Amino acid sequence: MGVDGKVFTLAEVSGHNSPKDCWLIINGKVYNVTKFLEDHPGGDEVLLSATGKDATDDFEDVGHSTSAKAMMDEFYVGDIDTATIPKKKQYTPPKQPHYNQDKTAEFIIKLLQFLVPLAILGVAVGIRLYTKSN
Ligand code: HEM
Repeated sequence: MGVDGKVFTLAEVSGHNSPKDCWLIINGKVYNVTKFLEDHPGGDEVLLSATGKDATDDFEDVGHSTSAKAMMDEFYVGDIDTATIPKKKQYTPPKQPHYNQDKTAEFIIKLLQFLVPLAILGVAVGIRLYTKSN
């Protein structure tokens, strides 16, 4: 909970996304970095592109120094209602299609491909034997 106990929703914070009014969400806290945009060593554009979402990963990925983290206090304006931030997408492995799990039909076709010519041959031989004996 912030000093003033202010808790913002993601929608509220998202509106502050311009060079004249720029808020960031980092580690559950909300920062008004409008005055810092020009001075940010990483530039204003990265900060503006980190608005409207949880920028924690973006911030951490840079590997900000402890002095950078200490600076954040002066921009702190409140906390984020974490329930309003969409959960991280969980990795779900793609479902493996069950290729030919049931091989019965395939097996019957193979069997017929073998048996039908054999049957025809059998009939032919039978007829031949029958006509010969007469
Ligand atoms: C209140 C929030 C922030 C503060 C106070 C802050 C402060 C700083 C400071 C002091 C530096 C200089 C290097 C260091 O000391 O680590 C820096 C560099 C940088 N920051 Fe931030 N930063 C903030 C948020 C962000 C965010 C959200 C991003 C990414 C979207 C970002 C991206 C960068 C980048 C790319 C650099 C340049 C690193 C380099 O060139 O070596 N910063 N920031």
